[in-house]
Amino acid sequence: MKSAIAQLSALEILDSRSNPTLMVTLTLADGRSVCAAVPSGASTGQHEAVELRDGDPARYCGKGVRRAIEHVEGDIAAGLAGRSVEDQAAIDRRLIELDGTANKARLGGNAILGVSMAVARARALVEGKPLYAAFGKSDPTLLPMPCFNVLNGGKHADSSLDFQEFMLVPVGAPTYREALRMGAQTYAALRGVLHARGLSTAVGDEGGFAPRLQSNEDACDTLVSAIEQAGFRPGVDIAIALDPAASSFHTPAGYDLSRSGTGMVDRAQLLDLYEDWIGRWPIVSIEDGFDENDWQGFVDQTAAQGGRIQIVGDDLLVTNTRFIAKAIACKAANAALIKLNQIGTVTETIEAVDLCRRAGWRQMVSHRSGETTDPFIADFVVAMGCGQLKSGAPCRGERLAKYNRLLEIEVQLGTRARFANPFAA
Ligand SMILES: C=C(OP(=O)(O)O)C(=O)O
Ligand SMILES: [Mg+2]
Repeated sequence: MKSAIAQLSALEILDSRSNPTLMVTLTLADGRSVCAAVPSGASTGQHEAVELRDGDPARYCGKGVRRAIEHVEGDIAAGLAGRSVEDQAAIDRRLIELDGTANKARLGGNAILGVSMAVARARALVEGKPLYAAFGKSDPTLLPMPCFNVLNGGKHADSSLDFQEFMLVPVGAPTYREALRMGAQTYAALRGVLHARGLSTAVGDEGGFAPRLQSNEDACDTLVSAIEQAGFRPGVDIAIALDPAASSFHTPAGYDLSRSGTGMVDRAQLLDLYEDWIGRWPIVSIEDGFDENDWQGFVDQTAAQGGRIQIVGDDLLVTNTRFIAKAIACKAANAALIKLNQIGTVTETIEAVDLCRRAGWRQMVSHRSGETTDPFIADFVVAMGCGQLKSGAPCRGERLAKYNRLLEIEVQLGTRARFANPFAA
């Protein structure tokens, strides 16, 4: 059987933060092979699949993945030998069974995901299709709206910003290619705006600038200046999306915005702050506006603002159908961030997307702050028709690998390629 798994191996490579991660190689019975590399987050949700790390301080940053590699080459290879890559769901079920824990702690979410992604790629190879066309979904022709994180704060940069991500969303673009061009032009204009103010144009983990701005508010004003300088209309051509990643500044005493000079605020004050911001800037989406355990904050925000903007759960939902179902029931968001390594298999990620869709929720596929040059999520977002992707700034190879892969897909799709503003009324 040509589609049978003959061998699984893994290599310890470095991610974009110079931390070790794994690249899995799957060899089929006919000798052909595929690879898949696993990303890694910094502002991780408490309930994410466990990323298995060795904890040996002598290796790199003290966080090697040798044990995860041993699991790929040992238990997982033995458990999957001879199985056909054509049934992704059956393989992913087997991986979950082999692990035997609720959060993939034994074999490691990183080991399991690397294999699961490699299986998807191997299936595409066997079927002779591009990856985006090999997930069995009908009409994989929708290119995503790219959300460019051009100002980095929080755990991703040594800037003055409490909020982690300030994103440009080219809502007025007619095609994906144009959206990428608009993002790149505004990113260049932003560099000029910062430079003219004597601020640093060094970049953070996701390729966005990490300047010492006066406040979080200054960041939004600066984005608007850059949009205008690039010749675009704020809110019409390019809107703004935020990921405060509030778990990272939540303390037992409240939400600590002191890095930017705002000071401590409580849940109600933070909600008021978002309300004020929505009135002042063309904001279309706020992700993780509250701490991952502050469900009330999310419920309050969805009730107050969910009719006007997208409320995205990331740390809150961790791409897990259990948390997404709870959030749908209690109206704690109206969209989910989709990260494959939060849940750990391709099949469970697809289930998370499908659940969102059935509830009328939007889905934004996401990279991690620690990335590799594997463009898997670019194919995945098209395959699933999610319509939104965030992959950092249009800068740094590991971010561009995804944006550039989408250009290739757009060309391959030709006249069948579709592109739409997910935030249109
Ligand atoms: C991409 C993100 O960051 P990380 O990968 O560090 O979780 C995020 O919080 O949305
Ligand atoms: Mg987030």
